[in-house]
Amino acid sequence: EKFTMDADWLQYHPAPVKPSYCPPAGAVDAHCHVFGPGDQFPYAPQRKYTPCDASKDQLWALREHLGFSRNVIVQATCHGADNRALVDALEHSDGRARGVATVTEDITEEELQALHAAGVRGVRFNFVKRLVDALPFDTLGAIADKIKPLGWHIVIYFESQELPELYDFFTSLPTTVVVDHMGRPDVSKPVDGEEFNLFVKLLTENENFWSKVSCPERLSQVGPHGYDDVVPFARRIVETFPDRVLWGTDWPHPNMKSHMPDDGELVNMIPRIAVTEELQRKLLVDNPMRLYWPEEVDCVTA
Ligand SMILES: O=C(O)/C=C(\C=C(/O)C(=O)O)C(=O)O
Repeated sequence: EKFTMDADWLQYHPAPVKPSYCPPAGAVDAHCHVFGPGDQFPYAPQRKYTPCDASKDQLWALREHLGFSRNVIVQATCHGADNRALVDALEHSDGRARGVATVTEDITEEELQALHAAGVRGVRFNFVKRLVDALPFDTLGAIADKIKPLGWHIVIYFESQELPELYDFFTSLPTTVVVDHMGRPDVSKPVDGEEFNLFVKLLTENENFWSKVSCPERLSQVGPHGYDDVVPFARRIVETFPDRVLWGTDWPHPNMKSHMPDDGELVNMIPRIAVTEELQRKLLVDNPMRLYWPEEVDCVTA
């Protein structure tokens, strides 16, 4: 089947700058995607967008260009619960990539074991209405119970205005839970205001909750240079929860409409949100290694 990307689709940056910031050895891009190729890994019929193809080889090349060592590839909604493109990338990563899949309630033990063997270590629950029709809480709860014995975690993607109604379901989840993009705060509101304080409360009161401090380009309201309005929000999360934060490029940046970020410039933002070498090492190496490659972490230094 031939797929044509949406007419208003913005392609990933063709030539990101070489970052001036040099990530620490072993740095992990903990949120990125592979798309298609559509003629080999068809996009899901129920998808709400059709992206450009974005291959594992391009992702590996970007990783090297940015000075990173490993990737965590997250299943995107355009592929639904068909994880074949993700698994293909994991199986061709020389162990340098782990995955977060999307599964349905009827997934079998055998299918879960195969995903685990490929390098999957979590599932994603998406509540962003423009992306998916979210599954009922009891269905998601059943999936959580199925994946917990594997030691997997749950990645959740939601918009900040939905947090009050989702809060109790989130805190009922029995695994480590990783929030995509800080729960998409409205950065025009105060960084110590009611809305973001609710998100900070979620992580403060629930030690099993982590957050990615990624995607300033999705949150900023001051345009594509510097994303200064996002920095205080990311700094607050990094400095309050230094052992429970992750960072990612979000390449190839699906559904960006206002502009396409330069991945090298996103990397150059890291020292502005993690302002010491220790915080950068936790954000980029220690935390993602503990979550995705625990078998490689020296338990003495954990
Ligand atoms: O890539 C992201 O994390 C953000 C987006 C898309 C998805 O996560 C997805 O389709 O699974 C978005 O905000 O459109």
